[in-house]
Amino acid sequence: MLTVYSDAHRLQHGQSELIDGTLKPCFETPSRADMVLAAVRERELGDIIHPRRHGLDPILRVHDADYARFLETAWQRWSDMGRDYDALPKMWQIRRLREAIPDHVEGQLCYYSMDCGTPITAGTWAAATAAADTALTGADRLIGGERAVFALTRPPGHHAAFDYCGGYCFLNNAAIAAQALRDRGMRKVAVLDVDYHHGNGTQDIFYRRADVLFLSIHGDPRTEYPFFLGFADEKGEGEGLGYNFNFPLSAGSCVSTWFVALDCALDQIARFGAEALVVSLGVDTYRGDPISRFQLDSPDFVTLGARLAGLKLPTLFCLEGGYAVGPIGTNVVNVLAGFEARG
Ligand SMILES: NCCCNCCCCCS
Ligand SMILES: [Zn+2]
Repeated sequence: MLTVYSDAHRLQHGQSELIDGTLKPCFETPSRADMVLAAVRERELGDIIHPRRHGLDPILRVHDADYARFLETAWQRWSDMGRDYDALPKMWQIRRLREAIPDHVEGQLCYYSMDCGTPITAGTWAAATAAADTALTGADRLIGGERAVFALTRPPGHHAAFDYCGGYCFLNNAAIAAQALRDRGMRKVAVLDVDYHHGNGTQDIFYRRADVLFLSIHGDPRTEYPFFLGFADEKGEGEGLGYNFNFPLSAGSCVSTWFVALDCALDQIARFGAEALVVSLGVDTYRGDPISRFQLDSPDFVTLGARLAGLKLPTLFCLEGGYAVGPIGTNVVNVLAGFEARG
């Protein structure tokens, strides 16, 4: 399987995130991508190519232009205030506060952020656009006839919505790629999010559309991040009604429960008649993940890959979460190798 990878991911290296009430070192680190790349090489998964630049247009097919401009300019404006440390919001535009976009960068940071775990740094825009190019290059190769491609995307993307960042995500790589597949002639595309956390961003982007089916298996938002989206009764709106499927599972759910949800999701994708599949591949479903609470063990990721191959669709994998850095390479490549072995 072909891998698309850019060293530019290293430009996103936040120092700290506010988690469980204290500032802690970021869980989303460059070493995550290093470990995955090493495993891709070690397991001889296939060729590794660098992304082609695609510019802003494909990004603006799913993201708000003002939001993109904020991401592009935030660091310069923040450092012009004499601040050399990560940019994190200090409040939110919460219920009954005015939904006006502030002029000042500090206010915009609050307006465009979902949480305070997603630091904007000097290299954030460069890293995030390189990740989008990585996913887009994967989509290009799928259109060119590749059966499956792995986009080693970092920073991740599935929590980034039309006009806000969060969950370590700035640009929604999987959504950008799904839209590119649609723009290149694929009539129906499915996005399956197997990360531990609900793909609120991807759901937000496609919620009112019937041409992109979104499905997510995740920790129940009643207790798990992102708390305010990912419930089973969210089925889409308008033309998109019936094209959004959430499978929230209680924290601590056993592996067999997880695979039952996966089989339900795969059945919906087959019914939908998808011509291509984009997988938001988070492996924070791993039993040893430091911020998540499912029970998958490394061999289960091989099973996951094989199940996905059973759909017999052109498939683009986009890396999302996974914070147990030691085993992340094994777990990610297990999915990809399991997919390939199914043939
Ligand atoms: N106590 C858990 C806090 C979670 N903070 C954000 C998690 C983002 C996951 C991205 S895949
Ligand atoms: Zn996650």
